[in-house]
Amino acid sequence: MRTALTIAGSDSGGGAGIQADIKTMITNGVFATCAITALTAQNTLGVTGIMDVDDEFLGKELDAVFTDIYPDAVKIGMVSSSALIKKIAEKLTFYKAKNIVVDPVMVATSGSKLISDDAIETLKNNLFSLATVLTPNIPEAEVISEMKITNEDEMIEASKIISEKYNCAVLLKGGHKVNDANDLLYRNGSYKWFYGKRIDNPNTHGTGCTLSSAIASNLAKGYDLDTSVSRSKEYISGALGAMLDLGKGSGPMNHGFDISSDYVLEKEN
Ligand SMILES: Nc1ncnc2c1ncn2[C@@H]1O[C@H](COP(=O)(O)OP(=O)(O)OP(=O)(O)O)[C@@H](O)[C@H]1O
Ligand SMILES: Cc1ncc(COP(=O)(O)O)c(N)n1
Repeated sequence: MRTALTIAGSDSGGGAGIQADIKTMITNGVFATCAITALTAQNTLGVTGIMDVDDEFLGKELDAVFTDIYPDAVKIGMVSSSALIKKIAEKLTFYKAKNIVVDPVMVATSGSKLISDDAIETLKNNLFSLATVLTPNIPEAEVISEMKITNEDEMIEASKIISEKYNCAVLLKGGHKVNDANDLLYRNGSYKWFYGKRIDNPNTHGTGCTLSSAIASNLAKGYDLDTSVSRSKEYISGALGAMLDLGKGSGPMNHGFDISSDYVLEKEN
């Protein structure tokens, strides 16, 4: 079985972060390991507390995973401090990690800030150049490219700036603002659109975490980047389309929408 590692924060509400990543990896057919960067006290309404692990401890988590169940792909999500980002960069380089998907998480759907300002600079300087693919949404891409994005042409321009500066592929997600559910993959000077049908579901907590983990899972299984993105778009459409409605705010998706239900049904009957 292929393996994937998520390096991210825990979401007590279960919809985003490590919890979304592990559910996504299981349902995309890979074995999931994790290195937790922070605990968040969080639900569908917001984040009420964040407790970072210290960088030495994160280093131990990464050593434990890499020296035993070596990951075929790595997904990086919420990392709120410079010290943690530097530790991740050091370990990924030391262990020659491959297929690295970096989701530059900055602000939760609920509006809570998940990264400090100085850490954004460290993310850019220390981590982005290790990425196989970066997966910013529009607000994140605006911060990284230092330009405003209001239409498709500007999505292309911003992705080009980011891709050339950090020498990696960029999947710029239109989901939030400009371009419906259509995402742009920019790599080596050329681009390709991945079209998705917008699903009218207000429960989008964890969509970014889920998409990046699905891409990591598919890369771990040996698919190329284009195929991994298109398979992941299908997966997220299925999870959103299952129309789960939990919690009082923007709720989680049903990551298990496609699990063969025989076992579950047997247990229920
Ligand atoms: N309503 C929707 N219908 C279909 N696809 C969607 C919808 N909303 C988002 N997506 C898709 O989900 C994926 C994640 O995009 P999104 O822009 O929501 O990420 P994000 O902002 O990083 O997420 P998060 O808020 O969890 O950090 C993208 O492929 C996007 O096109
Ligand atoms: C631990 C953690 N990681 C990432 C997100 C972003 O996800 P979203 O923007 O959907 O809230 C989050 N809310 N919590």
